Parts: sequence; C-alpha cells; structure tokens
Amino acid sequence: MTALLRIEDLSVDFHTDGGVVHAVENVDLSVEPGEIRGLVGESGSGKSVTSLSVLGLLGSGRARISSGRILFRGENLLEKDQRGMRKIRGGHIGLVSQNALSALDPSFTIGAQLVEVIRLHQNVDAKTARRAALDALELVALPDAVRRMKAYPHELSGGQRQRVVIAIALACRPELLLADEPTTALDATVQKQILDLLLDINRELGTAILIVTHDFGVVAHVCSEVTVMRHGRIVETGTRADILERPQHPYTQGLMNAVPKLRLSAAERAIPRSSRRLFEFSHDSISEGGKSNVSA
Ligand SMILES: Nc1ncnc2c1ncn2[C@@H]1O[C@H](COP(=O)(O)OP(=O)(O)OP(=O)(O)O)[C@@H](O)[C@H]1O
Repeated sequence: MTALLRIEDLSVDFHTDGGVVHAVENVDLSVEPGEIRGLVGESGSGKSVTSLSVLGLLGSGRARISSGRILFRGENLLEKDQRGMRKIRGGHIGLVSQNALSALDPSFTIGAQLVEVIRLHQNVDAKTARRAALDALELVALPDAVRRMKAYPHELSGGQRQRVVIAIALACRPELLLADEPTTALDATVQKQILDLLLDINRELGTAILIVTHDFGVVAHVCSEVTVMRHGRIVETGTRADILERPQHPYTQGLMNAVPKLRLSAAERAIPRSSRRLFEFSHDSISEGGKSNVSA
C-alpha cells in the first residue's frame, strides 16, 4: 500500500544562543490511508517538532530542516511554498491541537470560523459553506448545532470547544488528521468522548489520524500502530499489541513500567470496559502483529 504520509530521514535542528539543539534526528515514519498511528514519547522527545514539520509550521526563525523528505500523497511537502502549504493545511491535513481555546478565535462565532475555513479551501458560495459548516458540527455530534453556529467559543464547554476544533479540522474532509495531544487539556470523561469521536470519524470517513501523545491510555484506546520517540529519534515502531504487550526496546519497556498504577486506574476508568484488558496485557482484544521494529 502506498503510504498517505511518509517521513523519510527527517532531521531538524534549532540554532540557539547556547548552540545547536538536534531536536529530530533521522526520523522515518509512515501513516497509511485510514490508519490511526500514535507518536508517543516523553516531553522533549521531538514529537511536536516532527508534526510541525509536516504542517510547515516550524517557523523561519531558529529551526532548520537539515535532512529528509516529507511525502504526502507522493509529493514532498518540504518543497512546497507557503501558498502550497496553506492549501495542504486544512484542505488535506487537518490539525487538532491541544488547546481548543487558543485554536479558536474568541471574537468570532463558531459558524463564522467554520465558514471561513471552508471558503478558504473550497470555491463555494456563502449558503453552501454554511450548510457544510452545519454538516461538520453535526459530524462531531455537537448538540443543537444550528444554535451553536451563533455561539462564541467562551460560551461552550471545554469538550464542546474541542469538538468544534475537530469540526474545523474535518470541514474540508482531509485525508489526514494530525492530532497533537488532543485530549490532554480535558478531564477523563470528556477525554474518552473525544477519543471515541476520533474513532468514529476514522471508521465512518476513513480519515487517517496521527496522534501525538505522551499518554499510553490514548494509545491503548485508539491507535492501531505506534511509533515511540526518544531524544529526537525513533526507538521502536510496531502494532499496538507489539508496543503494549511486547515492548522490545528498554526505553519503551521503561515507559510502560513507569505508567503509575494510579494513572492506569484513571485511564482504565476513561475507556470502555471492553478495552480495559489492554492495560492487563491480554491478547484477545487486540490485533496480533509481527515483531516490532526496534532501533538501538
Ligand atoms: N523553538 C525552539 N527553540 C529551541 N529548541 C526547541 C524549540 N522547540 C523545540 N525545541 C527543542 O526540541 C526538542 C523537541 O521538542 P518537542 O517540542 O518536539 O518535544 P515533544 O516530544 O513534543 O515534547 P512536549 O510534549 O513537551 O511538547 C526539545 O529538546 C526542545 O527543547
């Protein structure tokens, strides 16, 4: 199968007053059409820099991509100009960020923000854009969508705001959603609802999702494939079963062992009973894959 997204040998440096920081080194990562891949690792491991590179959002300041290609549908995104990247962002790759409050503009209604994104990417009249905006809100199961179109971000709960962010990301039916810690800012019950929504979207629309997370609860709940990062490098790649049940790399084993008991309990409470077994490393509810691919 041709990968939807293929990152090849990506290296990113930051040139700071204190010297050069090798934030991402020789990273290879693929997302196949329709799959949900988790990119997991501790803070500072290079997850966000990798995902910002995909979106062309590293900024022109101190960051430098020193090697690699980022192929999306076969095209190298690193060769695209700003205009080309604006078409990709929102049009073909939707972004769901951690903080819905900062992702939304406080001075515009939800409807206006959705309509703006749709009209930016699609050559449609205002009425068609409004209909598409409403469809997007219904897709993310925001209750009372017609009334919510006129609401401002501060009038919604945290979970509702994150649904709106997902609606905006999906409004143009992108092939890939890039979700950077999509549930970190939410409480456990709402986290589960948002993760279930991402699963529904994946199943119903076939949208591939790359989830950046430090949380194995998120991985266990939604990811079919997992890539583990440490110090800017990929240390292990495998199916969810490989990584959760049979981690090969000592770093992944350590991360799994370090998931505190209390934290596990919170995560267990946040996911359906049928999936809780994942945390007990049982075999029957998860796909059996080959051995994971481990780097030194
Ligand atoms: N603007 C910047 N200037 C200098 N160094 C940076 C900058 N942004 C990131 N880095 C460095 O790049 C490395 C990777 O950071 P990155 O934000 O990708 O990690 P992360 O795994 O996403 O962690 P977190 O979950 O905390 O965001 C870290 O060493 C970080 O300090």
